Amino acid sequence: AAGAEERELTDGFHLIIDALKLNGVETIYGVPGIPITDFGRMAQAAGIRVISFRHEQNAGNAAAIAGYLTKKPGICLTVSAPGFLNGLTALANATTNCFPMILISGSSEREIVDLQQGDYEEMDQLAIAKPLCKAAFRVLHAADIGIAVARAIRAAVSGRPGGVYLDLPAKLFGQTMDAEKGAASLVKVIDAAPAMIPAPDAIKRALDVLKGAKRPLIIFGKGAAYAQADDDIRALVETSGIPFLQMSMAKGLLPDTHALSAGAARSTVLKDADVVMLIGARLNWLLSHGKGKTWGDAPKKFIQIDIEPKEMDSNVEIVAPVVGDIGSCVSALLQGMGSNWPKAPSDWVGVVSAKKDENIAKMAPRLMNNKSPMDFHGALGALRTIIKERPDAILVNEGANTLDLARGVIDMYQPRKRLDVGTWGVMGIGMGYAIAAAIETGKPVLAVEGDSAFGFSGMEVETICRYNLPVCIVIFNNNGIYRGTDVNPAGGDPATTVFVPGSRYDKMMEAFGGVGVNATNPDELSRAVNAAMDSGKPTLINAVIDPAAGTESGRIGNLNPQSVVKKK
Ligand SMILES: Cc1ncc(Cn2c(C)c(CCOP(=O)(O)OP(=O)(O)O)sc2=O)c(N)n1
Ligand SMILES: [Mg+2]
Repeated sequence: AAGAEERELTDGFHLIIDALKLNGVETIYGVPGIPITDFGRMAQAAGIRVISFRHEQNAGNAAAIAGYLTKKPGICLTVSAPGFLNGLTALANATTNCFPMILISGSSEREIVDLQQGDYEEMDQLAIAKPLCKAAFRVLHAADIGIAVARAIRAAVSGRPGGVYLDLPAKLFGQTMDAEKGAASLVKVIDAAPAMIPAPDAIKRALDVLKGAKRPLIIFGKGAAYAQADDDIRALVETSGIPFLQMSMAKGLLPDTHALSAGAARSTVLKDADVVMLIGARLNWLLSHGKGKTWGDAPKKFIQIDIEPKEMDSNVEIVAPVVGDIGSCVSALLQGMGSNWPKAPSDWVGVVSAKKDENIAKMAPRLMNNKSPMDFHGALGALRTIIKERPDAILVNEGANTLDLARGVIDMYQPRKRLDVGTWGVMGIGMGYAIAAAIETGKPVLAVEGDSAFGFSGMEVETICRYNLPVCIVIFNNNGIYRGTDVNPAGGDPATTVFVPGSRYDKMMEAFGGVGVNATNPDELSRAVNAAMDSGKPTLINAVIDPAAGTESGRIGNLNPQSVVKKK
């Protein structure tokens, strides 16, 4: 009616942006397209950094590792159906690895999907996402956006972190509502990841078991790195004097060179320890499920610290389960230990350190070889020195030999600096992780990639150049998967595991204005990496590796089924 003042309106676009900003979201990783192109533009205009990728899987991996590094959910934004599906691998991988991320996908309208009337990119995305992630929500009304974003954030970071799917049908974005009511509907999440305090009797039980140990061992998993309780974790090791193992992404929680690090004596400590305290490490395939020849015949007692009660007894009996967040559990253990806790028996510590020194000495000469073409150890020896000199660089690593050998050769000195294929051993994390590591930390990134592994996300070298990120990619080019020498006995096509001989990946980086280098020996490799680290320019180094140097599936060839049937 005349004179009625114009009520100010807001809409879905603005409410989603306001809800994300209200909850501290600073970056979105995604790929534009219907129905979220304008949303991405408006988020960028509102001051959120929107990083556009060439494939949603890489954007999702970036969001996942951003969550791991910051403890705030990484945000991945995709179009409906195919874009959503491309993001799902990263969402499932994040959930498997306990990285907090939210996959936000545009979707088609419920009424058309449910009648299967053939909408643009029609798919029941919510139903498909549910089994693959920790939680999944759909929003139909603008007034629900605030609570939906709050639920998604809390689900992603509380308890055991993981992937959350948020489904936004296209019509939601344009829905308008009264601006005041809209603002009132937004929720700023309070204490999204509440501390989970362990029960005092659980702490006492654990310490009683630990006190009786003759050959104790602590194993840190990436959950311990995620906790960001670094000082207490270091204090736990140094107060108890107990040797420790760090799973791949936990490396650097304490320096791999620490006197009590048992990394180079892994098989000895797993076999001979009598009490094993797991901290944010699951007894899954990476630890041979806590049984079998890896663990020797001597009876073992397991203490386990984990935020997920259901994790206990998953593989073997846990005599002292400690349920809670790792920070709270470790500080409670320290309090219980007091100041005169007896150090681990010196004979055991002596055995471990002697075995470690012996293994390190055995490996040393292999790291010095300067032959060309390089073998893995010669190339890794050069990179090992560079990480030692540049401990705050972030190392991204994937491949088979390139992964398994780098894990043992390249020592890490600081927490959360080694980002790799994690629990699933998934190839393709490389460029997404490298981009997010550079964006979230501003630190130089060294991505050490098998040539096959790089291929899964290699198109993102353009993304790296577009944002001018300090990423140095080293491709271990052995011409193939595991090695480059397989031959097809039937003749004709190349073998299934080889690539174009003599390929030059460095030319790809030059195509987009970055620096490309071809390195045929460790000195050239070393010089090129140092130049990249000093310049901060996007760089790709094609490290020529002897095609015969690798072994099938690196260190996990035993997982491959083999045919026993002789061919007729
Ligand atoms: C998504 C995906 N696809 C395929 C694999 C199988 N796979 C593949 C394809 C690897 C690549 C090994 O070749 P590379 O060139 O990256 O490394 P090396 O030649 O140095 O061993 S390692 C591995 O487990 C996987 N783990 N993940
Ligand atoms: Mg290879």
